[in-house]
Amino acid sequence: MVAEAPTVKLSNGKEMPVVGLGTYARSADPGQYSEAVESAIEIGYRNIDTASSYNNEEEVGEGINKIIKKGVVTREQLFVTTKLWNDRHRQSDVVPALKESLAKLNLSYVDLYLIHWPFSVNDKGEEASIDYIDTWKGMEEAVKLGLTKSIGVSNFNEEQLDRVLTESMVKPVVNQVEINPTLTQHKLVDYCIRNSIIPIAYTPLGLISEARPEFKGLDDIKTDPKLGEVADKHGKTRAQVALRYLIQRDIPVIPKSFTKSRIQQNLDIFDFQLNDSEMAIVDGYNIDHRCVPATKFAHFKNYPF
Ligand SMILES: NC(=O)C1=CN([C@@H]2O[C@H](COP(=O)(O)OP(=O)(O)OC[C@H]3O[C@@H](n4cnc5c(N)ncnc54)[C@H](OP(=O)(O)O)[C@@H]3O)[C@@H](O)[C@H]2O)C=CC1
Ligand SMILES: O=C1CO[C@H](CO)[C@@H](O)[C@@H]1O
Repeated sequence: MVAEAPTVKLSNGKEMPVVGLGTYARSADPGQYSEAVESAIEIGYRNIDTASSYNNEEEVGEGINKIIKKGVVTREQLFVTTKLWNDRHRQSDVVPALKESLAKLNLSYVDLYLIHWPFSVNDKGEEASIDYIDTWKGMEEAVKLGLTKSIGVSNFNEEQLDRVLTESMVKPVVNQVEINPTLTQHKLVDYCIRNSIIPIAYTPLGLISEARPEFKGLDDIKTDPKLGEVADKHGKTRAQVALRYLIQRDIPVIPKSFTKSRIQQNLDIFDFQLNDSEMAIVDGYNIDHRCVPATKFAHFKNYPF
């Protein structure tokens, strides 16, 4: 058991724990998602991130419901996020899509529902012409129906956020985007914070993550001694330093792990502080490298990067 993460207040007054468990995996053994969710909550996590496109909502929900039944936490103590996929962007599709997610999760509401990407696709996988402002109206209906406490977006750029802010009634509380030491995203983060949108870091470990051999040959943050020295000084790992760096920039993180010791490690980041020069060392690894470039959508009009 590790101490629970502190929370941040969203612009609508709700509280969100600043560390959550990510649950995306290219493949998983049966039971692996639910076990990770159960372990995480037992360890002290109170924030779980999933998406309809991860095809794991049943298992994630199974883990959540099991641990509630065990009496470890109540539903109200948890913060659960899921996301609307690109093929359900029509305004009238949003509430039905969320109801399907809730049925799979076996929950009556989520805490946060996100538009996963700013572009929409048709059944052939081509870009559809649905404007994300129309999708957003469907998101607002989901709040009114009590199916989600808060709504936000993911992978939106500044221009796209600007439109949602100016053309909507309910404001997005978060923008979930890739941020890590090799993709520091200072400009987008500053924009979000200035506009009371919490930036959430996905793929927060970036190139540090040990399970990404495809990134070999890029600036090797896994072995560079400077980061090793910072980690050793605090008795922490490189991954913990990367997560702590994000937290000190007021950026909540959602690291994914199926490994119990790493799930534990990724929450154990609140008993040390990086000083200014250590923050600058981590920041110095920036090479604007995207682990999730979503290049297959790069020709779309609403591709954000
Ligand atoms: N909105 C969006 O478009 C996106 C959202 N996401 C969300 O963000 C979450 C996190 O991003 P993700 O892409 O998974 O990347 P992460 O940065 O969380 O890295 C995950 C990888 O790092 C490994 N790892 C975890 N902890 C450690 C550690 N302490 N030391 C070394 N390696 C570690 C994991 O391996 P192992 O499991 O074996 O421990 C896993 O392979 C996703 O799971 C998903 O929920 C991600 C991408 C896009
Ligand atoms: O959320 C997500 C999980 O990761 C995938 C691949 O890296 C992304 O495409 C997706 O947006």
